[in-house]
Amino acid sequence: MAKVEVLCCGQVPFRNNPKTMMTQPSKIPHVLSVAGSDSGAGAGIQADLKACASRHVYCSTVITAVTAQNTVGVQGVHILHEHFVAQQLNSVLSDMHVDVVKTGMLPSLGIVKVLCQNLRKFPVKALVVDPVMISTSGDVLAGSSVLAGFREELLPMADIVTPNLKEASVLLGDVPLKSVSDMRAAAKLIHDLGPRNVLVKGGDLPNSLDAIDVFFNGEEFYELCSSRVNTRNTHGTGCTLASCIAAELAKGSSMLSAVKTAKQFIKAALDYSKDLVIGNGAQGPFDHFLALKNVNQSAYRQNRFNPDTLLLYAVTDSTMNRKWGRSIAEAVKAAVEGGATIVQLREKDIETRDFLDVAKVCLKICRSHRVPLLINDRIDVTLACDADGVHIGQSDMPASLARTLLGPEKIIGVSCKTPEQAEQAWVDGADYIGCGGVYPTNTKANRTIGLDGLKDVCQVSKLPVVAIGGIGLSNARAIMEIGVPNLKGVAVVSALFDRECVLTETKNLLAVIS
Ligand SMILES: Nc1ncnc2c1ncn2[C@@H]1O[C@H](COP(=O)(O)OP(=O)(O)O)[C@@H](O)[C@H]1O
Ligand SMILES: Cc1ncc(COP(=O)(O)O)c(N)n1
Ligand SMILES: [Mg+2]
Repeated sequence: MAKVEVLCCGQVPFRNNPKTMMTQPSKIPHVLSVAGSDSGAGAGIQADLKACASRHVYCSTVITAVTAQNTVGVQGVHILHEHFVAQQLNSVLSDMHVDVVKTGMLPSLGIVKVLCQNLRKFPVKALVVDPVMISTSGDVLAGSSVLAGFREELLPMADIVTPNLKEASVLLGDVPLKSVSDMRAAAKLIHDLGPRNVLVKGGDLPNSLDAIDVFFNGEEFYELCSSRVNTRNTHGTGCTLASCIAAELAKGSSMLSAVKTAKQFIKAALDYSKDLVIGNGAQGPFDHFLALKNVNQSAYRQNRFNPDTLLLYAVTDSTMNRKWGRSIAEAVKAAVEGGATIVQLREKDIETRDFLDVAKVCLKICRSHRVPLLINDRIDVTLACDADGVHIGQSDMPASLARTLLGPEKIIGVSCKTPEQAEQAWVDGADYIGCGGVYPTNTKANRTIGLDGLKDVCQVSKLPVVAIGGIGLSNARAIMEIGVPNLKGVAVVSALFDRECVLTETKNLLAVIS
């Protein structure tokens, strides 16, 4: 019997107590966003949800207004009745544990007042106020009637307030703000209104090469500076920044570090999505999930694996290519130009850094021909160069772990000799199996399974199969004709690369099997 250690609180450890294990609560940091809906989903509630999700924080929402909005501007605003905003606040705050409240568009004085009442009734760890009044497009989202509520009630409760230049100016009675020193002066004056910290955002500061925000905590000023990303996609930066600050505070960060993290996040998100085109207006939304820098990235690929690409599967071998005086990249180029439908880089005696460099070059070549590139064995190289997937053998990383590491999008192939291995590959989440060696080869000295062995595996495999081992011009046709529908193609090494002209060999082989 395993020794059971009694914890100081008198409970047995989880491992030995399935009941405790099942009922142990898991807590996730929680931000409540009180804001308006943006139908274009670049700003407002939609930006807040995306920002919190990408920071791994739960976000509940109290909607204050519904806007008809796009990248051109705001075409309409429907303000919700303050009673209904109060009802939403009560629903969330009376039931859920909220760590931080973040406010955006608060379009009426009544809404500001019910919010303040609820904050007094349900105190939270921190209050982040983004005093949304004018959108980036210049449209008014909250009129001057809310100013009194901001100044007298909400700001004194805020842990941080994050006005942009126009909002800072309005809060201070329309003082002009044209420089960083104006921003510092404004931060100090806004601090006098009662919030514990102020961040005056300089996204719209004219003639500034950098995006500079001024942070003031009542004692010290910090100029937070990042290079300005050259993009039209800045719609929703303010909402996202405030949500991100709230998310970091909910996780337990200090204020300054939450603000710094949020600023870095904005910079990265803008950088990643600077070329994104959504809508025809002047201010586009950006991507909160930092996935768009390279539009070829797997997350945005459609039809990530088409089994028909297994038809002519070229597997590289540097010894052979060296023998014929060509680089791996030259060999891959010739193979894809000759019609190879998928390529696997199988480089056993190569330094990691060199492998990565070669993989990057080959990836470019393959992408330009819309041919997937897989890496043999090396999950790390696959991830580092964002190749399309990996091919693993029975003694490499288990396919189930490879799937966990690579995520759902990457292609995973597994070498299988037997029906049991084929079944396991399917259970583990592989996309295809490589079955062989069908015939004896120079590249592997293993037991061969012959055409009958290949058939046996194909008949039970739930995954598409590519045959491998000793396949070339003389026998490829016979393999393709064994009459099992999930045999999708042949994988070849020597028949392409241990030849003088890879291009010609590939073309000839393709003609035989298609
Ligand atoms: N082009 C840009 N490059 C980098 N950071 C930016 C850019 N535009 C805005 N920011 C940053 O985004 C955040 C939001 O600022 P801002 O656009 O001024 O607020 P708002 O969206 O409320 O008008 C700030 O941290 C600002 O410095
Ligand atoms: C519903 C709603 N809330 C806030 C903003 C401000 O965002 P931005 O200043 O980036 O236009 C907006 N445009 N719409
Ligand atoms: Mg902005």
